[in-house]
Amino acid sequence: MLELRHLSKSYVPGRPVLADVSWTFKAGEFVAIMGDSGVGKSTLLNLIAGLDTPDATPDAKPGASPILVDGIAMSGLDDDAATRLRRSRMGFIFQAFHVLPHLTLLQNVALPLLLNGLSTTRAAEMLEAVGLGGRGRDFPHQLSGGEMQRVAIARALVHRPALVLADEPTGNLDPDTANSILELLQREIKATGACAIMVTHSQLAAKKTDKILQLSRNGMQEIDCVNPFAQ
Ligand SMILES: Nc1ncnc2c1ncn2[C@@H]1O[C@H](COP(=O)(O)OP(=O)(O)OP(=O)(O)O)[C@@H](O)[C@H]1O
Repeated sequence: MLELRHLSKSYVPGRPVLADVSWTFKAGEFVAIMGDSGVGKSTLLNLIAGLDTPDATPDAKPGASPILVDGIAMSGLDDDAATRLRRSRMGFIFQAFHVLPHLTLLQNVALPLLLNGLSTTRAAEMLEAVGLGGRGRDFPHQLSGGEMQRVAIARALVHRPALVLADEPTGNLDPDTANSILELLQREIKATGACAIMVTHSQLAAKKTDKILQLSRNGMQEIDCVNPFAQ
């Protein structure tokens, strides 16, 4: 579903944040990415989302791309094509893609459907699925942090994206709310069959996933369980 091939990223020449990261993510997998602060987790998500560009791979064959989404080479896309791919095949639960304050909850959730030229019927169903069925006409400022994340999840999944990217989706929530948000995310991901990649520092969040990957200066590797002594 998503392939990373020798992916590298440097903001300062000669000082890579990510160096030669390769991994294959499969459809239907819910994966956590953990790792020390500053190791490049958000950078990795931004690269996958096409919001930032990877370094050119030395010795790469012409047309080779370090990121393939459903077999499509991200580096071969112009801005418009990358936007279309992002809009149709990806869902985001990022701080930067926050719920829009001037739209109602229903309008917020319907947005990805409208942008993809799809019927908006599923927006109300998704709000219902995240436990906000009767709140479609409310505005975001009337919600708690946990409710806002529910809306963000509904919006991220409403158009049945193949790939869901989440950056600390429970970062600011209390443990009980975080737990219910994670269960919701887990359930909805399984229901849509998406591949979901969640960056998190939270052991609780990581334990809800199928697989935990540890990103470090040495690259990415799967770990069996979260280090109980880690922060
Ligand atoms: N736009 C940018 N320009 C320059 N340096 C950047 C930029 N974005 C990130 N960095 C640097 O890249 C490194 C990795 O940052 P990133 O945010 O990806 O780390 P992270 O693993 O997500 O950290 P955290 O867990 O603290 O959120 C950091 O040293 C950061 O300062």
